[in-house]
Amino acid sequence: MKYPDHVRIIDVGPRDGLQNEKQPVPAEIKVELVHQLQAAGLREIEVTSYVSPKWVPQMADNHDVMAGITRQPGVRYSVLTPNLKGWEAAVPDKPDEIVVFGAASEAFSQKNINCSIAESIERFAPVVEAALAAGVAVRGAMSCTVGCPYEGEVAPGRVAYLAALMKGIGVERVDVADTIGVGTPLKVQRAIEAALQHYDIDHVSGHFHDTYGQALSNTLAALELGVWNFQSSVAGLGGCPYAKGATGNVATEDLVYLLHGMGIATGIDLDALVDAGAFISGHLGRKPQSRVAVALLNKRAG
Ligand SMILES: CC(C)(COP(=O)([O-])OP(=O)([O-])OC[C@H]1O[C@@H](n2cnc3c(N)ncnc32)[C@H](O)[C@@H]1OP(=O)([O-])[O-])[C@@H](O)C(=O)NCCC(=O)NCCSC(=O)C[C@@](C)(O)CC(=O)[O-]
Repeated sequence: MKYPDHVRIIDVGPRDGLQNEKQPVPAEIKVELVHQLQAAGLREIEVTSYVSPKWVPQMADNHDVMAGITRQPGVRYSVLTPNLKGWEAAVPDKPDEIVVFGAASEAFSQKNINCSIAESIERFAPVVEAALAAGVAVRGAMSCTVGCPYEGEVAPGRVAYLAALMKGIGVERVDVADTIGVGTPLKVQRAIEAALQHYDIDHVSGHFHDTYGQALSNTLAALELGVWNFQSSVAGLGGCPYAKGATGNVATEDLVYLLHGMGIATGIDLDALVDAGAFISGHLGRKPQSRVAVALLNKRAG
């Protein structure tokens, strides 16, 4: 089996990871987390979202967080923008990339962004057009590509349908997200292959939540298809407010350990990453949800 020789990781911890935290996390803590992630070698960080503060109160400090970051050359800072209002709010904060986020399941689209899949594409189209015209990169997150908390199993054809719509409005690359972490390797491969009907391998990423402990297996399955872009969350932070019971993304520490163990380069310093995870977990008053981080922290403690 030939695996990619390097992988690009987007750490989504500051956004996906923290959006569902019940306790308010101060903007300066989020900023420090971004700083620690970039110091650890992350070159793509999903920082925040420009969504309704009534829907996701934790992201209401988007301007403060973006303004607080000391940008490092070569790092891409991305933000979620579901509609023109979100895009217009994000523009002064100069994101490098915006993310429109749709779902392969109709029910999840309604619960998450209050509109059908077709309506979501109508909302995204002017956002994508404006971003591309402004020289801002555009990614499309595709939620529930394997399973949906409301509809159950999601057929690969639904993923292909959404990917085609994303491509049609100019979205440059897409994330195949297993939002509730129900996927297993072969199902995840079918979802990725569906996205690959419309995007090439360099423009499809894997975004796996670890609810059922399958995320690393699913990562390996994606690597076997040649996928080399992944999203993960430092310390395994996370969960989606509209996917009850879903736990965090695969922990970046676990992903990096897997990849380095396979001889796949990431550019990330695992020790510094563990420090970043310990920092945010300490703030939240719990241990990192990363087996690798806990093992390495125990080893350090002797
Ligand atoms: C999308 C909307 C806004 C539509 O919500 P809506 O109610 O359909 O929108 P609306 O246009 O009718 O506006 C209603 C109110 O929201 C305001 N509003 C409207 N747009 C914005 C905006 N951009 N920023 C701030 N405020 C906004 C608007 O001004 C108005 O305020 P009011 O008059 O009631 O005071 C809403 O449904 C929403 O905010 N949903 C939250 C979605 C979200 O953030 N979900 C979590 C992220 S997705 C995810 O985690 C999955 C992912 C990406 O990680 C991948 C995976 O694992 O699956």
